[in-house]
Amino acid sequence: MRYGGFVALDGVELEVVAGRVSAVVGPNGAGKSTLFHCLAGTVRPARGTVSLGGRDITPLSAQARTRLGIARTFQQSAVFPTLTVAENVRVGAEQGRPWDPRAVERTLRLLGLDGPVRARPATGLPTGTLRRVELARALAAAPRVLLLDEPAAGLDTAEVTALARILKALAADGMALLVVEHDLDLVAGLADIVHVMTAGRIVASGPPGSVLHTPERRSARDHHHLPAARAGALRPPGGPARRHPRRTRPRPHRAAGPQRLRPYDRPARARR
Ligand SMILES: Nc1ncnc2c1ncn2[C@@H]1O[C@H](COP(=O)(O)OP(=O)(O)OP(=O)(O)O)[C@@H](O)[C@H]1O
Repeated sequence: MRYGGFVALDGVELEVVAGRVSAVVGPNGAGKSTLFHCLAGTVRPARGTVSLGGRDITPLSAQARTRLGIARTFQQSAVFPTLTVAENVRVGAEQGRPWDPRAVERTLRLLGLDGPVRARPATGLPTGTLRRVELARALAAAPRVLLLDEPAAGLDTAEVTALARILKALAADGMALLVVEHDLDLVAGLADIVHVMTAGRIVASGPPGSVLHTPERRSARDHHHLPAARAGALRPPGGPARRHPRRTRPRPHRAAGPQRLRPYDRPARARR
């Protein structure tokens, strides 16, 4: 993928597997968002292929890809500010495949947005609630593949924990998730496979327990422009206390099952 003469992605190859959480980490400017744009269809790579379930979807528009089951959230919240929470989620459902009238209620419930907040306009809602609205809008489209660009940005520890639980449940239910995230605590506890990107290339891939201890990871840390608390997530075991416990070993593959998909545990602060 090039922007003019600048090569933003070079020889990137990865597979996003159903029932698994894949993560992409790397320093600012590594090309993570550009990769998302290529997968979602908002930019067209100069060369290469994006395929979904074996079908080449490279020529398809972003809208066509959404209908085929690819949904995404954005780094900067992209909800419609004047629409209510429920209306925002309805927009997502209408873009999905195929239109399911129950999807709105189901998704509002899943994300803990089925209380009075559903009738409030999105504008002015706290960041944590907006993030849930955005996730609900993506999920209402009943995606097979969910691309999440920094889903934990602006969330507090309790909200990150609740988010991690729901993302794991979605994967256990058979969805393919790809997460770009700077919070390496979250990545370590959530991802089945981590890809480390630097300067437009994937330089390491593997389970978090191995990849997040490589020299590339240290390099990613050194180049991250992270607040100190988040950069602390990269300290080796035995370092100062973390915000929440980190998983250091690869997890076994989880059995899929819809019973794992329980509604969002709303942190007290987010129950508005
Ligand atoms: N529209 C654009 N035109 C020109 N260059 C761009 C454009 N978008 C991104 N770039 C450049 O492409 C490179 C990759 O950017 P990208 O936003 O994909 O990185 P990133 O890994 O997502 O960074 P961040 O973590 O800061 O979001 C950067 O050098 C960036 O300056």
